[in-house]
Amino acid sequence: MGTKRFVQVLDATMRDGCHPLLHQYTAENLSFLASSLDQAGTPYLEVSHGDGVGGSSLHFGKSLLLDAEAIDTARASARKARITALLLPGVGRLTDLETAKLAGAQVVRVATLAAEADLAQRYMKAAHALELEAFGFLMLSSAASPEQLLEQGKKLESYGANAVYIVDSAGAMTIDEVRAKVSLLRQHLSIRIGFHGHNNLGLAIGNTLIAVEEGADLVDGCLAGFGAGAGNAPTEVLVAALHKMGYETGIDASILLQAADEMLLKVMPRPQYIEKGALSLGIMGIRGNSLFTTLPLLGKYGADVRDLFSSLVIRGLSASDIERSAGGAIEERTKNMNPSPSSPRQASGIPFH
Ligand SMILES: C[C@H](O)CC(=O)C(=O)O
Repeated sequence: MGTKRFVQVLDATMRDGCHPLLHQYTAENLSFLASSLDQAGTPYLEVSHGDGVGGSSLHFGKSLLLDAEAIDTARASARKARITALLLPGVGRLTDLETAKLAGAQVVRVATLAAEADLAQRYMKAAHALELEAFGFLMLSSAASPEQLLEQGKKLESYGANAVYIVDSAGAMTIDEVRAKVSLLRQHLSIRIGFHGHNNLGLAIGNTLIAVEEGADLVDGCLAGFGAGAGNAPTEVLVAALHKMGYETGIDASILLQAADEMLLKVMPRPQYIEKGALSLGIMGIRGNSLFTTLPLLGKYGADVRDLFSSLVIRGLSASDIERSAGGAIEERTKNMNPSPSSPRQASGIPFH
């Protein structure tokens, strides 16, 4: 048998895992998570508010710690892992990027909706000036065709991104879709390809393995699968499955398993599973951030999340309209920063449904 192919895993427990915990990690939680993940050999650890640096607000949920405190705590507990921050242009600002760097971040993932890579350009430039490794992160990639994603990936490559991630924010992508999207990007781009999968349809691990088969070499997970919507691919299971399939990660899965068990005891109030709200988001292709913030308010009025979504879809509203009405005002916030008169999404004609 030839040399094993190497795949790098980014663990996002301290960022995406913030969503079900309503962004309430303590410094003690973060020290425990960062030291366990680092000891296991995880190369990248993402730390920030669930909606990225600068996300702590009434709108997205106030976090207990400042992003800088969280990043500094994780950095102090990790010997080798590279600390990564997520930034959504308009939610996070350039000053948030500088603060993250000062606190110890070495990598930034600039997250835009899949058709709006243009918004990443100035943040990529700033990241390079700060000597940060910079990855593009195309959220709601389920709503774009392979060709549209390639167009956006080429833009990110031209901005100097070191990698482009296909991000299944809604956990809505099927196995064939992942295969087609990753393979097209792999054929035409020189930069690294990443994959971030949510588990709303129970496909996070399977889709990640297909992405790797098609050439992705940067893949995401969260301990015990915590994350927005139905959660992410569980890092400990992903690593074990990658090893069983003959890939090398440099990670000790047994340390991750121990950490996931302890996390359930010490940090998270309950295990995450695919309940009806999360499944509805996956079926309809709607991002899961609002599942823990705005949507629970519906219950107060006796409304069922599936009824709400289907009635909005029947009325012809797109996923981004629904997200906006459910609490994702990112586009509103970024509008003033975009020099072009029409939004890149309108220009690209990508339907978000
Ligand atoms: C802000 C979101 O939580 C980013 C993400 O992880 C996704 O879109 O998926």
